[in-house]
Amino acid sequence: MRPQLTAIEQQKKLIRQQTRQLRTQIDQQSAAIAARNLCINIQALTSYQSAKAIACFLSFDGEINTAPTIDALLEDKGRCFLPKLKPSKPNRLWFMPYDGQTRLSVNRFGIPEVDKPVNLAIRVSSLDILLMPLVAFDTKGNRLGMGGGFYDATLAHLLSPEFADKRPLCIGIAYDEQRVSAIPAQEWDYPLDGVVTPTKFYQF
Ligand SMILES: Nc1nc2c(c(=O)[nH]1)N(C=O)[C@@H](CNc1ccc(C(=O)N[C@@H](CCC(=O)O)C(=O)O)cc1)CN2
Ligand SMILES: Nc1ncnc2c1ncn2[C@@H]1O[C@H](COP(=O)(O)OP(=O)(O)OP(=O)(O)O)[C@@H](O)[C@H]1O
Repeated sequence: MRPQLTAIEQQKKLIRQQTRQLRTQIDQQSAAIAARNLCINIQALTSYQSAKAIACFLSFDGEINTAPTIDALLEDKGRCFLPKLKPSKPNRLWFMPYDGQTRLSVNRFGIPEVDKPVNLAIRVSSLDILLMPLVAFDTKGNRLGMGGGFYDATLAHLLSPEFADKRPLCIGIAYDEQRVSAIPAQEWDYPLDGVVTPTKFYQF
């Protein structure tokens, strides 16, 4: 039997379907321009200048292309960190160092990830900036992801007061078209500090 979805889960599912569909309709030329402008806007963040450890992700499923941003990170900071699925815990991520040469292999979702021992992973509390994928965002700092709960589960412990001064700046990155009027928040949803798009920096 299929599990019953709550009203919030149904709303999330609908927004997810609509925005995933929307972002696949962006033509190649606009997408390339958007990806370059996104990178410029990330480099313009005040926090970017002083940040040493920045995590990003490799795009899939019509996400805005992070390749120019990752190139900039390698140029400016020498490396970045990329998510890797934790095999033992179903919805947790490791953040692995990547220097442009690091060997990658494809995970169960078809997303390339760093093919290295996970003892090289950085703690999320040691990241200065976490650039997060998202399917949709609203201007209150709510983020809707792919539905796996990976980022929420990986960041959950940072909500406890002992991590108050150790939280990375969590910045969603997206096309402008991924902004929606409101995303219903659930208690485990980790709030965004901001969203960078090709045209704007939303600060929450
Ligand atoms: N580029 C990128 N990397 C990322 C994420 C992301 O959102 N973007 N993630 C952020 O969390 C994690 C992967 N999360 C994912 C969650 C669901 C699906 C997915 O395709 N789900 C299928 C149905 C389920 C299945 O096939 O098992 C689908 O929705 O069609 C893919 C990745 C880690 N890496
Ligand atoms: N802290 C957590 N610990 C364990 N499970 C969690 C945690 N946070 C969220 N989850 C689970 O993850 C599932 C998906 O959550 P949600 O729909 O908010 O994911 P999402 O933010 O869209 O996905 P993602 O972060 O992977 O992009 C929920 O069913 C929830 O039970």
